[in-house]
Formats: sequence, structure tokens, C-alpha cells
Amino acid sequence: MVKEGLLALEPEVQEIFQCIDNNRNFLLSGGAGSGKTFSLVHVIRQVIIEHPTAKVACMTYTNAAVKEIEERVNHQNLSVSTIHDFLWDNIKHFQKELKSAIITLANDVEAKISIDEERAIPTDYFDNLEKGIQYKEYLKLKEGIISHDELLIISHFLFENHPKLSSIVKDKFQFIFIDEYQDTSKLVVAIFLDHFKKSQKINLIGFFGDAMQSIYDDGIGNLDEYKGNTAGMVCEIKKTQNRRSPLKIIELANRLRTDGIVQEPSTDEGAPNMLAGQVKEGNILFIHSRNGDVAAAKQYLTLNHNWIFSNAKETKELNLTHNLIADKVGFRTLMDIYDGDPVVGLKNDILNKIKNSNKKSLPKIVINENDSFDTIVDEFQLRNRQRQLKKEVLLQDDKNAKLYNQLKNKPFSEVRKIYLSKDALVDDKKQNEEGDSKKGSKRDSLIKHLFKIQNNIVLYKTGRYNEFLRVTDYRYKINQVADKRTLKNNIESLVNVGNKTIEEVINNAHEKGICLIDDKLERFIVKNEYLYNRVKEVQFDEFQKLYDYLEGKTPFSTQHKTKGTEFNNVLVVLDNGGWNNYNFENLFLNKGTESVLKRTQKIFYVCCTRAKENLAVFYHNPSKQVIASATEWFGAKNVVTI
Ligand SMILES: Nc1ncnc2c1ncn2[C@@H]1O[C@H](COP(=O)(O)OP(=O)(O)OP(=O)(O)O)[C@@H](O)[C@H]1O
Repeated sequence: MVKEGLLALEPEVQEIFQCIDNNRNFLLSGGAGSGKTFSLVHVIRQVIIEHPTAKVACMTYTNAAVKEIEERVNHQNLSVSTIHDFLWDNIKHFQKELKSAIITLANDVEAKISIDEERAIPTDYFDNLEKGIQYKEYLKLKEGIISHDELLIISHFLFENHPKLSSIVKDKFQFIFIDEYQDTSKLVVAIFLDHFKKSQKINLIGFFGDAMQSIYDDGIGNLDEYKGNTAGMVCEIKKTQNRRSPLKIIELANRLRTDGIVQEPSTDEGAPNMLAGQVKEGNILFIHSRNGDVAAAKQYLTLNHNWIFSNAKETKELNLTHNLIADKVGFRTLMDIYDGDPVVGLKNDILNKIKNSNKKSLPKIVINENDSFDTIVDEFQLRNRQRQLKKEVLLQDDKNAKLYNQLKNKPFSEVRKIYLSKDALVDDKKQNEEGDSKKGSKRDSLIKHLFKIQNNIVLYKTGRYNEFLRVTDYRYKINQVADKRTLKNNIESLVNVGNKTIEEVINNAHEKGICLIDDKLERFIVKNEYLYNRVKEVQFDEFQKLYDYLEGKTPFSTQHKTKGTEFNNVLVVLDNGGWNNYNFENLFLNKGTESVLKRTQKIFYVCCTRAKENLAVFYHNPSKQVIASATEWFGAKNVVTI
């Protein structure tokens, strides 16, 4: 029987439906730009047509994919979420089992969950929790709060030991699709492919992804051990055509792949890499210089190849870390507060020492938590006499000394709670409309509040008045025309932030009724006094630069966050910023520690394959051997020195 609309679909999607018809789980694999995300959307749409009563869950990592899927398939039977939210939604109501799972795991020395208690954890340990077990951005196991890593471990345990749970989820979702499967944890794959089998109910799991693009160390990498044509295994369907990249980039990408998969340009006239029935040629360049000046490379591309870096939608500069980008965009102070606080660093060193002494067979370090931070620091310095005295070094710098003095007399029990993470600042995952942590934004409440203020400013400045009226807190005050006039005056006085500090703008936005200081922010300030005192003094216009960066309005992105996206012009900066998990020299020499080499090869593959027209790679001061490899990969005339 010819199915509705199916013939219009690509052959690989038709193959997927053969698997679906035979109740076989499947894996759609293919190199970058082969159109996996595109196919995922088609599969979901077709499933909804063919199975109008079935519920479909789709899990994905990248913002680009969430947006694309939500925009293109807007249907009540489809729920798109992260894997973590999916798991939590499905286990959170089983509080009794959850509590018992955590206790069992905490008492198992092999398991990676530990409740910091001297004794074995009794079975009634969580009986008096008011809100039960909760899932949050941070971990407080004693209070029943689990975070990302624990969620995976606990979910795995529950599905492993309660086949009924698998039945419930299988009944709820007849189709479960997982995008970018290569970066999914092994535990998650085990839930869907091992533990689901313990239930007789029928549902279908589909994976989409590319083993060469597994760029996070905690992912499964590939599904090799699950591939097969028998029930419960995954049937692999390969996409070999490339629809994104021009010829030269496809050729380069084929060299970079280490698994022997060779892509060919698509024969599809409608594909983005086709022009008048021909696949585009494209351009690739390897630029190097002695001084490592990326700005000079950009100028070269602007003058000689007409790249327009101010067009953030078309042109991107990819750097390995947010830290490498902070100076270029202009949010260095904020980055240093969240990612380089020397005093909190010292506190973390102490905590790590204590933690390690618990694990190793060394004498256990016991401290008095009521002692002042200063006392504990001194104690630790005495113990580690051979090391440089960090405190003394730290105090030589006036700014650091000021920070140290803020904390030195506080009890250690209080200082230990100061937790700073750059994710709270630079997570690019937007919060959902309800503003809750639900959809997994790691931004903290202060940064979320600043985003809210800046959203108001941007909407007004860009003339999107209706949207502005929908988001501003002033909306509740508007009863008559005069109120709108007041609002206009208020927002106009807020828009020009000049040299105002973050604190001044927060207060200003509150007083003018544009963005009110809410309970969440108030609680945050009380709980995070040290952090707030630092952030509040930074100029608001520095935050505005960060905002533009996270909203994709600057030409910068990290190499990891660029996965799943595509741009006309891509400049890849090969600088590891001191992060020795990556080694770009060894990438070209094909040597070095295997794990580092593989990791670097994969990130480089991801970066190069983002380009739809032109790719340039910038390398600071390469050796002769690196240039020799680059010449082989890029072609002699495409290796230029500036
Ligand atoms: N069947 C198709 N017809 C027309 N355009 C397509 C088709 N499939 C994919 N494309 C386009 O080709 C480009 C690459 O597709 P897509 O982003 O889905 O690839 P991908 O395999 O998910 O890539 P990556 O692994 O790099 O994320 C996109 O611009 C997409 O819109």
C-alpha cells in the first residue's frame, strides 16, 4: 500500500518506515550535512500522519535542532525536550522508588552516588522530606536534591530494576526519537535498548546522529554494540549524500573522517549546496602567521575574500572556549568573576583535598567547619608546606586581597557553599516561557534577571512595541493612555545605560516598573552575597555584550556550541587556550595521546563542516610538518601566510 506522502520522502526516510512497519528500532547515521535533522523532522511528521493517536517524544541537545523541530512540527502529540527532562518527567512521580534507589546506590561503594555521612544510609533517610526528591541545577543529596549526573544514574537503576516503569513509558510514548545520539550517555542508551526489553509492551526507538561528531566525553560515541537486524537491536540506515557543503569541503571532510565513511555531494537539485544543477565548488583556506593575530587573518579574509564579519548570521569565528572569546566580545570581567575567582578557587582546592582524603587510604582530613575561612586556609598551608603559599601570593594583589578579606572571617561552613560556575553565566540555552529551570537553562537567577531587563531594552529599541508591551512588568499598570506615555518615558530613560553599573540598572528598571525585582532575584542576592557584590559593580554595557554573544548576534561561537548549525563563512581558530584535552599540532601530525587526538579530530571535523560556502582555518606559527600536512589537506595554493 502506498502511504500518504511517503513517496515524496527521501529513500532513507522510506527505509526508516520499513523498520517502523517491522517494529524495528533504527539508527539513521550520516556525516555532517547529510540532512539527518531534516530527515528527523520528516520522520516525525510522517509518524504523526500514519499514527494519529500515537504520542511521540523527541529528545535533542542543540538549540538549533530544538528550534527547528518545534517550528516545523507543531503538534500536540509531539513533545520535544532534553533527555534529562524526559527522564525526570517519567520518574518523578515514583517518589518511594526514587528514595529507595538513591539510598541503595549511596550504600553501594561501586556506585557514583554518595551521601556525605559516616554511617550506612538507613532506609527511612528521606522519609521526612517536605518536597520529596527534587531535580535541580545543583546537588544537595542530604536534602533530596539530585542534579544532572545523578539523574542519569538513578534513572538507569530504576529502569533496570522496575520493568513496570518501562511499560508505563512505552505505553505513554509509542515513538521515542533521539537526536545527536552519539553524545548521549551510555546509561540512557541502556535504558532504551536494554531495560525496555524487560517489558513486553511495544514501542519504537529511533536514533539520529554521527559517531564522528561525538564531542563530549561522557557520550556513548557509537552504537556499534547494538547494531543488528534482530528484535531489540537497532537497524542502521546510512545517509551518504551531503546537502550542505560545497565540493572542496566535502573532500576535506572525507579526509578528516577517521572511520572511512566517504560522503558524496547530493544529486538533489533542491539541496543548498547545488547551484544550477551543479554542486558548488566552495573555498577552503589554511591561513597562518608568526604572530597569532586573528584580527589580521580576519582583515585578510575581509579584503581578499569579501567576508563580512559584522554579519553574524552568515559569518562565524569559532574558538575553542568561551574564555578565548570573552576579550573579543568584551565580557572579560564577568567571565573572570564566574570562572576565575581566586578566593573561591582556593576554597575549592581545600574541599578537593578533603574529598580525596576520604577516598584514598591517606589519613582522613577532619576540619572544624565553625572555624573561620582564614584559619582553615592557614591550616592547609601548614600541612602542605612544600607548595607555594597560595594565600600570600593572593594577598599581594590588592583586588584579590579585597576579595579575600570579605570572606576571611566568615565560618568555613558558610564559605564552602559559595559555588561559581561559568555555565551559570554563559549557558546559551534559553529559559522557557515559564522561566523555570525546567528546560535546563543553567543560567543563574541574577543572569536570568539581567536577560529580562535587556530583552525589554532590545524589544523597545528595535521597535517591537507589541512584544515589549507583552513582556514588561509595567503591563499590569496600563489602564489609560497617560500610562503608556509614562511607560515611554520610563523605558527611554532605561535604554541609555551609559556607564551605569549592573546594580544601578537593576534598581532603575525596578523603580521604573519595567522589570521588577522578584522573589527569585531577592533570594539569589541573599544566598549569593559574595557573587552579587562582585557582579553588581560591573558596567551593564558589559552584560549587554554578553547578551549579544549568547543571542548569536556576534560573529563568535565556541566550537562545541556550533554543532548542528551552518553558516556561509566559517573561520576556525586553532588555539587550545591552554586546554590540554585538545592538541591542534598533533591533529596535523596525526600523533599524540589517542584520546586527545580523537577528541581534536572530532571537534575539527565538526567545525570545518559548518561552512556552506567558504572555510578558513587559522593557525598560529605552524611547524614545517604542520604546513606539509595542511598543504596535503587544503592544497598548496590554499595555504597562505600573512
Ligand atoms: N531533503 C532535503 N531537501 C533539501 N534540503 C535539505 C534536505 N535535507 C537536508 N537539507 C538541507 O541541507 C542542510 C544540512 O541538513 P541538516 O542540517 O539536516 O544535516 P545534518 O546531517 O543534521 O548535519 P550535522 O550532522 O552537521 O548537524 C540544511 O541546510 C538542510 O536544510
